[in-house]
Amino acid sequence: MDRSIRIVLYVVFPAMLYTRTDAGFFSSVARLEKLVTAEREMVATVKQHIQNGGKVSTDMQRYVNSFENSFSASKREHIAHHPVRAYLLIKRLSNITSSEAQMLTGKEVQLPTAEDLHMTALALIVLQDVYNLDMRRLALGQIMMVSQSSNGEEFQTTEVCSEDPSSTLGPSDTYYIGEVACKENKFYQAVFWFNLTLERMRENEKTLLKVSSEPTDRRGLRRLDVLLKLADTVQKIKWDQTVFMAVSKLGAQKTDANGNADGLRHLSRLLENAISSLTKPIRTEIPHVNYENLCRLGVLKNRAPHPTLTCRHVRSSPYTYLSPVKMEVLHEGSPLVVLYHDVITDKEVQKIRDMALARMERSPVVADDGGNMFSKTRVSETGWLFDTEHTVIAKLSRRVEYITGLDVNWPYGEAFQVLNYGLGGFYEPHVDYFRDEQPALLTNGQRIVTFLFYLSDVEAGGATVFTRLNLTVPAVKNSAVLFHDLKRSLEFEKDSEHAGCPVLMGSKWIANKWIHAHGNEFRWPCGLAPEE
Ligand SMILES: O=C(O)CCC(=O)C(=O)O
Ligand SMILES: [Fe+2]
Repeated sequence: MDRSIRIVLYVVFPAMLYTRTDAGFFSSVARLEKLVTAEREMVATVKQHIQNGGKVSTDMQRYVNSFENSFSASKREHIAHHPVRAYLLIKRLSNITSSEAQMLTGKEVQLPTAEDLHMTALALIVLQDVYNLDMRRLALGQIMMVSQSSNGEEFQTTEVCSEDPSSTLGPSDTYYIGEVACKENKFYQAVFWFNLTLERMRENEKTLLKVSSEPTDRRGLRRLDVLLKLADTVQKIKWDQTVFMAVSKLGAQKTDANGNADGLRHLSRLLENAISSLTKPIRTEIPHVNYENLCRLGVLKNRAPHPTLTCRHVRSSPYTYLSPVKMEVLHEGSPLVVLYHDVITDKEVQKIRDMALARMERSPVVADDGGNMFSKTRVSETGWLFDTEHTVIAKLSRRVEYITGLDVNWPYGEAFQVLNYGLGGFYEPHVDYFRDEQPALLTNGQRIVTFLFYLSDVEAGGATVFTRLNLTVPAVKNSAVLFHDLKRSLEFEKDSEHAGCPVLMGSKWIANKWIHAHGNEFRWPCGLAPEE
């Protein structure tokens, strides 16, 4: 290769990789909120264009109609905060081309991609699964959590969001979601989404063999295809010879529009039996099943006070003496976990969110070699804010310093890591300290303390849970949780394992401040025993 071309490639290629942020509409609700506004403006412009006698493609016409039919004006505000409405928004917009939208509006229009649609469908799968949502209700736009009562027998239902007839999932949606579940190797969940598809098809047939309720549905789904897909997925979980025979027989008649009616009925019955005997697989990639139970508690919000609950005012410095901070001890001892109330103002929150929003990128996780990578175990976007950028940020760092008594100046404290989660966004159980495999990150010593501010309430879900301590901390705006990542001996505080639960409804904002061991040797002295 020519030397100059090689040099250009060396320079341009890493730059292309470096600027890749992997941010999409799916990874931040704040980004989705902007899309809702952009959509409203775009539809208004296109309608004006049509009224003025202008021409649009049939896709665009269909899109504008589906927008009109989809939402009553009052509901539009909350599109980005509701998983089904957000899915429908992304689906609607992914059916039109950005070049036409751009031509009609005269503006650069960034539209959702196939990845956005895939990830929003995945969010629905995860939310249904983690929160045990009633699937039929979910397909009708209602969010209803089913939980087992303490005696383990009765079922209780908790309505999180009432039915919304304008936000229903049709058979083509539930089928697509099932396909996404298969691609993500979530075969157990896929079975139930395909089964729901068959139910939705039967309902549609009953209502009248009708004008489709889904203007954008052009997939022409056949019952036979859905049944075969369902059978294939069931077989992936548990092989069944009779299902195999029935499928082979039907497969031979696949070209016949409706297949053989008797064969279809026979296969349906076999599948019903097979499905009723399936048991939910234990997720091996999640270390503690406890995570999901604790997340559900976060939605119920009827959290009984902790048996050892103590509250006091922090007066650790002249600042906190003059302006005491309300502190609730959530876990005494090892590791210490405390909650501070009203520790940041609405005005500060707004400033921090605005500053972070302008620079947000998809949040990475730390790979085993210490590098950054994107993972489906963390769906959010991040913006880092330094003390030198604004007095609000510097003031907040000082507050953390006064409350903790630790030096949080860079590099002993990291910049604020501000996060906005995507719909259904979460951070699976993890620890914040660097593990033995990540020595590259230890240049400024280990992280010893995490100070996490809640910059928003969350309508449902999104609690922080401590999986080994059985502790659920719901996200409450203006509060903050502090926990120790390391013991004073600098041993790992393994029980600090925690997670950010999936956001069921709403937009979750947090800001993390991590405080390091270097620079704090005298303020965080060793104890007398390793377990201290
Ligand atoms: O979102 C949360 O509640 C937890 C976030 C977290 O653990 C982290 O960012 O390290
Ligand atoms: Fe964390």
